[in-house]
Amino acid sequence: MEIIFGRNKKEQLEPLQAKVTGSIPAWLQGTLLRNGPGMHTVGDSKYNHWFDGLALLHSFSIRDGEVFYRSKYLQSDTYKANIEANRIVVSEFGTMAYPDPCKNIFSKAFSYLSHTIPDFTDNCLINIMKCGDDFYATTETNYIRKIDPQTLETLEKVDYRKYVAVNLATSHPHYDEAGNVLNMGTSIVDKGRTKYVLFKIPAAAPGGEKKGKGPVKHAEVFCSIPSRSLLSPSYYHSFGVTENYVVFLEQPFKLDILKMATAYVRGVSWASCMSFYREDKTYIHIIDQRTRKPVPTKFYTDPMVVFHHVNAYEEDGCVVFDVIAYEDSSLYQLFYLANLNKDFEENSRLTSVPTLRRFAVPLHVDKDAEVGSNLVKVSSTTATALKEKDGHVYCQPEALYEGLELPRINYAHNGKPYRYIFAAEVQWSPVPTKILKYDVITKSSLKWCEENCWPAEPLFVPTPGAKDEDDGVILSAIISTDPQKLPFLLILDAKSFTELARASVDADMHLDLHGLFIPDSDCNAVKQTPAETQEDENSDHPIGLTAPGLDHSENDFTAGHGGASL
Ligand SMILES: CC1=C(/C=C/C(C)=C/C=C/C(C)=C/C=O)C(C)(C)CCC1
Ligand SMILES: [Fe+2]
Repeated sequence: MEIIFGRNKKEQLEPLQAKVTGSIPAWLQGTLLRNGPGMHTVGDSKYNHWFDGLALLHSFSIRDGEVFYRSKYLQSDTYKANIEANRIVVSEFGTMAYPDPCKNIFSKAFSYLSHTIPDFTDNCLINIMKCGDDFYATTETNYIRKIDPQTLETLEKVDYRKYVAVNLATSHPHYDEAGNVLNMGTSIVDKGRTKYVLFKIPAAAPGGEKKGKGPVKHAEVFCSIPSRSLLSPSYYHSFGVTENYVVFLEQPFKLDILKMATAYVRGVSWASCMSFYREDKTYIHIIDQRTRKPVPTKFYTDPMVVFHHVNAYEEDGCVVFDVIAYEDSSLYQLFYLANLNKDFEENSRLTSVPTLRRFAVPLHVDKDAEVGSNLVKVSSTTATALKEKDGHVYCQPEALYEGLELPRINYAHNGKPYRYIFAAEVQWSPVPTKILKYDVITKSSLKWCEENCWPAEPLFVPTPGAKDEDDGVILSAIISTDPQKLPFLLILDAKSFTELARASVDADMHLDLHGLFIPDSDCNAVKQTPAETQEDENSDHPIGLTAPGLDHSENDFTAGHGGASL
């Protein structure tokens, strides 16, 4: 499996024409833009974890039935510092690195403030976010990197901390119909007030503003939720939204801030500062978007680990939400390259299968309802919510489907009742083998698979003017373990799940994580103006996290503005 996970991939800088077989629908015009790890060794040094790999952007431009492919490493400060040093000098999720003290921007943090957390990485390898007309490569730290979606060039580095009080932020934001972004992050250093922060980035800068600055600087805090524990906030990778509510799971998979503060001196990675507490509960926070406050009832469920929310909606007085849940955090364990590259079949067995679970959370808890009664009145699910003596509500999910990850939906149905989930099917190993279409109403599924083929996250693109939820195509980049077979972009008819076309490219394609499709009709986005190349002035300041008892004075966290909680 070295070929898939461990080997560094070669960039395809010049657009390469793909060989198309079948026929691409004439309406499908635009760019599929995706992100994922592509470089796992620098010089003689190796990353430990697949999520550490240096971000490799790639794109398929689809126009008039032709497809052009290109790929380019994100020119992050992390990438440049590593390449210059010819070794890994910036820490990532699973690899702690020790820079040469006087060579790069990241070293400053170490030189002066060795007891603090060093500046986090800007190796934005997980997803692509659209903000107004701008596109950003994203990860889970405080940095995002603006990119040119056509040339894949890397533009400015943006530090969320200048605008909202977050040290970590998800790479799975939500968008409303106007394109405004809603994201969530964690503030771990705000004078001991560890909190989760929901923030909005407007699609357009208010009052039409001069070019190049971008909407992120108009980000505003929408609501903050204090963490149950100041020293161990939950880790989360995504969240859910309905038309009026936000769903946030405070799960017992936690970051240990004290461990993080001492990780550098102990020579351990950030990943080792995360633990799953199997005896704890998962708290379900439902935030009312109108009051910007959490619904006061305490809702909880059994311990679980969720990376991906699928969708959420309101029905019969409940917030119904679907997630891909695990019994433990073994998924992150599996992606250590040592496990992936050697005795793959043996090492890659998940101890817990990713399962599609549906929860129903009652919005109004009747004071007179009997203790032990089920408050869920939604006929379409067997999920329950039991009222307890102390007024807390214990939610039990309905298990819908086993063995799926990287879920996508028709985003026009985000936050609303919906029917179809498109996902990668995974069984007892984290490796996707099939593409799945799951119907949450009939509970039936359709699948696509081919020998030796590893599909990426399937993305749904609607037919213009579509009426049915599944009227459109599925795009998935496929790589193969058969050296004779070229990687290809697969285009499926989303209704029947039959192949419409494939575009094969003679390039070194990587297994990616997430991305988006930019229709040519979004022409503003495609013809974006070159951005200012100037970086945020504060981009190399240390995060200022200190362990209690250590000196806070020099390195207190400061957010530019908008950091106030409600
Ligand atoms: C660098 C860094 C982090 C990176 C996390 C990453 C890179 C997670 C990737 C997750 C994926 C790809 C999940 C897929 O389901 C943390 C832990 C937030 C904390 C501090 C520094
Ligand atoms: Fe993800």
